[in-house]
Amino acid sequence: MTIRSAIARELARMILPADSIVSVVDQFQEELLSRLQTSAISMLPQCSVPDERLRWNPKDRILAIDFGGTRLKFAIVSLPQIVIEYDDAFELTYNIVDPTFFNGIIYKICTKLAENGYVKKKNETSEVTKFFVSVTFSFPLNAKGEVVAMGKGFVMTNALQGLTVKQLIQSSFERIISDNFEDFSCAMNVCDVINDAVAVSLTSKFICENDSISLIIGTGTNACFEVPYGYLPPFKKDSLRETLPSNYNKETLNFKHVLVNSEIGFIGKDVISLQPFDIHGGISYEMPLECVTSGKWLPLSLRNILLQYNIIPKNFPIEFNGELVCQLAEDSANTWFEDQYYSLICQIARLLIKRAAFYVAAIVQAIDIITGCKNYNFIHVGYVGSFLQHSTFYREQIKYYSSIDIKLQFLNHSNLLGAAIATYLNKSDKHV
Ligand SMILES: Nc1ncnc2c1ncn2[C@@H]1O[C@H](COP(=O)(O)OP(=O)(O)OP(=O)(O)O)[C@@H](O)[C@H]1O
Repeated sequence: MTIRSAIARELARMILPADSIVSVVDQFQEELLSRLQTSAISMLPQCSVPDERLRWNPKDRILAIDFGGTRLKFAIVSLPQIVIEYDDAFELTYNIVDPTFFNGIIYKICTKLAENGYVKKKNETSEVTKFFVSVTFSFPLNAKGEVVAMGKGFVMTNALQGLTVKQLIQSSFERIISDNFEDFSCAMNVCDVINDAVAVSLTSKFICENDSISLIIGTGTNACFEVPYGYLPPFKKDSLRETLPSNYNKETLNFKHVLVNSEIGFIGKDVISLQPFDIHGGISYEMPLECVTSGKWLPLSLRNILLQYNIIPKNFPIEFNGELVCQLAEDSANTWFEDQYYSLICQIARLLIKRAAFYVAAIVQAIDIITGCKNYNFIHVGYVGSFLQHSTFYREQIKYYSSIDIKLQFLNHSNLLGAAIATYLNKSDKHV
């Protein structure tokens, strides 16, 4: 046996899960149910899912805004066809988050809409163009919709205190339109502000039609799905009810499903056995499933392994990211590594992805059981995230490890579409 094949064997033993998938699905299912009942930081209900779509006026236009990082995207979306009529994006250069920050964004959006003829001058039309505005805001908000923290290079100011993102954006529109667009005839009504996990979930539900689970595997790992309202413990029922508008008929909740943002990254503390090379600080113990599945951490585990076996030098200049791992797993051309080790490195990358796929397949099957989805032959999973999207091997392995057919569907533009769908569903829901 060569040294390389000995290393490969040793790593296969350490990396590939010893438990059967059936047993891991069982353990994940128990953990999900227990988190649903007890955790105050995960498995939180996001909103109820309306099931009636009666009141939608086809003339209504939705302006969707995706505020998730330094590139702000916006689009005009027509529903129910889910067509993006117009979209654009710009970089956010100002990083102090105060009302001026929102005014700057809204000014740019209004300018683009006017330049492209989506809002008309008063002397050109007697009709006011009405927009329902819907926002995906990928920063933590509290139950009232106020910003709790920013991160990603943004600095929050005290000027935001006590104001919801909805109020901030609504008042920016009013101010910018009256100060800069007084010749134009338009009205902006800010309706929904949702987070990215909910946006993906609503897109998944709307596009996939069948019961579906939404999965995010990019930088991080997360999932969102529906459970019957009755499954929630009293404290989660109460917090959900507080977020609903006062005119919402709360009695109907008993017959509804609610979206649960599961934060599945936290799952697996007693199930996933992390190896020394998986430890990238305390976060690895807190988020074992994320640590072994996401595009951020998995490449760092590969790097640690290669360092541990002296396959690369300490000062190896190449960044270990999702793209590199996916190329290695697909065995594409070698640019960076010594030829004698290249096939071993590709093998290790595949082992790490196999482990990731095993746990993703297990969590999806566990979620499928607790949601009580009705399709016994397949599980429909709408997903986003570059790491999963760019790895055919990862997607194939997820299917390989599942005893039910997992249909993976990539949901392009889901942050914009999900925001638009939230408003469409709420506006057409009888109760809101
Ligand atoms: N071509 C690629 N192939 C494989 N993985 C990729 C590729 N491009 C990016 N990634 C990985 O995908 C992850 C980024 O995922 P994604 O593009 O979905 O962003 P995100 O999770 O929305 O991130 P952010 O937190 O910045 O919004 C990174 O871990 C990166 O290493």
